[in-house]
Amino acid sequence: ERSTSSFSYSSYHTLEEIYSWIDNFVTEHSDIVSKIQIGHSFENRSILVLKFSTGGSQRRAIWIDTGIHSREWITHATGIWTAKKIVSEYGKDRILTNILNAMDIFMEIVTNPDGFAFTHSMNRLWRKNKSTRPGIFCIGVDLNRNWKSGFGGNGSNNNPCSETYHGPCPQSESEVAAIVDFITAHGNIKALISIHSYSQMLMYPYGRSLEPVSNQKELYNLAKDAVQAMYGVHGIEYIYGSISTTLYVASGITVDWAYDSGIKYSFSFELRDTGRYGFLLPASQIVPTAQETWMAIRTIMEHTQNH
Ligand SMILES: NS(=O)(=O)N[C@@H](Cc1ccccc1)C(=O)O
Ligand SMILES: [Zn+2]
Repeated sequence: ERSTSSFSYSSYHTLEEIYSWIDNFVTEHSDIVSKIQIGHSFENRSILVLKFSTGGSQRRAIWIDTGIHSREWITHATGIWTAKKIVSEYGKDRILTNILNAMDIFMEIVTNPDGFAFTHSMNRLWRKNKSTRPGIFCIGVDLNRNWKSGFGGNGSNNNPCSETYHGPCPQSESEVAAIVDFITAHGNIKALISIHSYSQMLMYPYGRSLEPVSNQKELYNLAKDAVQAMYGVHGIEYIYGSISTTLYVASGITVDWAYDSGIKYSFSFELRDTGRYGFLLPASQIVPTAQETWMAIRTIMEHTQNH
């Protein structure tokens, strides 16, 4: 009996359940999916990436990460649903089939495994990783402030007790270094999508400054198309624009590093909702959120493939 068929895609799951699902998912779809360990967390958990590939070698690729902030449970759940959607739609949906016949997709579902485990065991609203250092009496670094681009700038905090503590230096955290090393070694990642919650936004660089990126017009129009595709599913409105102008200034963030590393299609989502439930989004909204997000992800992947 295919054990992912007994897995509920409309429920939240523990770290162990997700890692077990990953193994079953790879086994059941071994023709198109494989599992890569790109490193380990501070507490020595494996950092796992799903690779979707229909052949070739070192093809142009898309990177998707969810769960970099551990309390944003809707993002892991959306990642899992999206992984299943990709294998279900290959050979059926023309746009997705064309994407996968030309490009690879890498998806890291539990980007902050230590923090995620902690949200299940001790503190549902934990955000950072769980790293500790001698003489520092607060735990964790904000993994969305630890990247080299703009490190330590406005919208990040030098205080280890802050929720936006950037860490002692860029890529000090193994969870961030693992991604930097993987993407740098791969050398052919053309789009990066880093998924957060909540606020219902689709954003692109820069976070560190109000200065527009060189292809701002292109990213604006792509974000507009993606948001319109989202609206078409359940009528939910997302706003869009650059991070610094749409949300707030934030430095040392994933998408600024990706963009400065040459990944010209770098986006960050803030998924549902707008604050009624916030990080405690009911499980009944997992599938509807994932369905609308898929339309945006597919739009971004299609554009990347054709440019
Ligand atoms: N998800 S959130 O509530 O932490 N908000 C995010 C907003 C954000 C998302 C993507 C890039 C820069 C900033 C944050 O890191 O502050
Ligand atoms: Zn977040």
